[in-house]
Amino acid sequence: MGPNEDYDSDERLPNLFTEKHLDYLNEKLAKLSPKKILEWAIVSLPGLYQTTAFGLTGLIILDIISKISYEYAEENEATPQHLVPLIFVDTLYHFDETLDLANRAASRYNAPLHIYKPVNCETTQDFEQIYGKNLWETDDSSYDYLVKVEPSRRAYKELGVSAIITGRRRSQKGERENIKILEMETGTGLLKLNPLALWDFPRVKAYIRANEVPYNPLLDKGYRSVGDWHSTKPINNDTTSERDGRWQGQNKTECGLHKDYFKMRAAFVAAQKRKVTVISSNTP
Ligand SMILES: Nc1ncnc2c1ncn2[C@@H]1O[C@H](COP(=O)(O)OS(=O)(=O)O)[C@@H](OP(=O)(O)O)[C@H]1O
Repeated sequence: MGPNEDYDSDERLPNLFTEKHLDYLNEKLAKLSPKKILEWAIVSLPGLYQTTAFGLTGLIILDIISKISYEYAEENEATPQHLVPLIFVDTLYHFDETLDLANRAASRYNAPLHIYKPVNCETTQDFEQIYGKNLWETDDSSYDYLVKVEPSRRAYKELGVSAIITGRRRSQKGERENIKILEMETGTGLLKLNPLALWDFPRVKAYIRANEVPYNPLLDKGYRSVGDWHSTKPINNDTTSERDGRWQGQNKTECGLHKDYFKMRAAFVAAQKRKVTVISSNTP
């Protein structure tokens, strides 16, 4: 049985592009500015959303889309309307600064913001009542699935998402070193657009300054990449790689959002089965 069959049929999307089409498009897209890439995506990709944790890259994309939206409104003598809605997965373990930034940025750019949380949980307490404390230490793969992967897939399904914009860049290294501007997820057909894939950190910083884009105040306190508070540390060293402050001391560089969905889901299901087996074998 192939991975496709493991995916609910109503969650599967038709493949819009073949590998050859993707290669052709990527060759073209690599020659365009992020603004041109986004303009192309807005008119060409149905069901387009921006997924963001309000990192610097995502904020630049938000700023550019806002500019495109204003230009479009002006050309059409219409009321400006932000053209790409946002999806933010609230893991319930974000820093207060990140949650505050999410609301500030969405309201400054007048962008529709869809917030998704772990299923049946409003607060950290709700989550810990069901899954216990420090799940990221006892079973980090199930933690990633529950706080990031499942909520984002629920968002895609409920909102009718068929293409997402992400803030990943090659210069963030690790598994991102070879990402393409346009990718198609195997099995689900979900399109992932990485419009700033080719930008380096100095270029990102320069854009943020020049355009007065709001950003996470933690970045002025030595943090370079901000995720959940329990797995994010400041690095205070300009020469260190951008994402070194994430999951320090662990053999891990991604939260699961950009990993193989089927593997993540299969690992989660297997972990649940193991727990049930342990509980039932301990039952007298
Ligand atoms: N919580 C949440 N909600 C929605 N989207 C998210 C989330 N976390 C990561 N992302 C998407 O992944 C991009 C890279 O994020 P990170 O570098 O922080 O890495 S990681 O995904 O957390 O491993 C990130 O880029 P930015 O938009 O720059 O934040 C998003 O496109």
